Amino acid sequence: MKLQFYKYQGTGNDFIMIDNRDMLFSKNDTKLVQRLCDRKFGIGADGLILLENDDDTDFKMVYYNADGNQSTMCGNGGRCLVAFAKEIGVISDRAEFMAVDGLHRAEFQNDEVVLEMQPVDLVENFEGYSYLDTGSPHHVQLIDNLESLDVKQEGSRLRYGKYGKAGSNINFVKKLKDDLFAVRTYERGVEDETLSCGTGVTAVALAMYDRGYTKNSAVGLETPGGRLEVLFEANDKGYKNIKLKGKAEKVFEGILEL
Ligand SMILES: N[C@@H](CCC[C@H](N)C(=O)O)C(=O)O
Repeated sequence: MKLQFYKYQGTGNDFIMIDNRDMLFSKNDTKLVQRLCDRKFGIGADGLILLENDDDTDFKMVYYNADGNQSTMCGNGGRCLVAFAKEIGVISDRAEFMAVDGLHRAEFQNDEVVLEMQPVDLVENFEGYSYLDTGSPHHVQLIDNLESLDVKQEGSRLRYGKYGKAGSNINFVKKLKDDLFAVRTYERGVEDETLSCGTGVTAVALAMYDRGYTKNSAVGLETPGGRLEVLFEANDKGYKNIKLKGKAEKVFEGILEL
């Protein structure tokens, strides 16, 4: 069987995109997704995303982590999928799509994709860290030695020690300016540091605001893969109109013989 694939990246978080509107992809084949995402034996990616038909919106997003399992929302993946949908002619300048956490809207602004995230009602603040769900679960922790930190080692310790099997993504943060934070993320399902995480930086922006480390509702996030911006409205019920903004680019496309 021949499989047409596309490779995208959003601030270095990279994804294999497959147009599955014909529903021919073996969706329960964990080993196949693992192999495609493998950086030595496959195409190589942090995750794989299927674009499928949806009755009520422009398309449906089905997300897999590099470990081959379907998972919760991926913010950078969502932005890349919108760029992919435009590339293959499913949308033009804006999109409305269904993901595992519900409806998302997106639009292009110059060379960036702005993705609306689900509202967040609860930020749990503990001594030294916060925990919240921005479509995916996130631990957010300020740290002094961000540059030298072994994110894989410390992230996997917290991911398994504190949050058990289902786990959480782990974000380490350093304040750079009032409206700018540096972030490094350990992603569950990749089980390593990735160059950026969209739901992760969203969680960081909200947690930093919630804890009083910024008064801005437009926050810049510097990741190892580049700059993202998170915009939101805060009210007594939590956070709404949350937007994740950044570049999403096609890297290459090809055909695999399976
Ligand atoms: N890279 C993502 C997050 C993907 C999901 C995550 N690994 C999980 O399983 O929770 C993003 O950009 O949000």
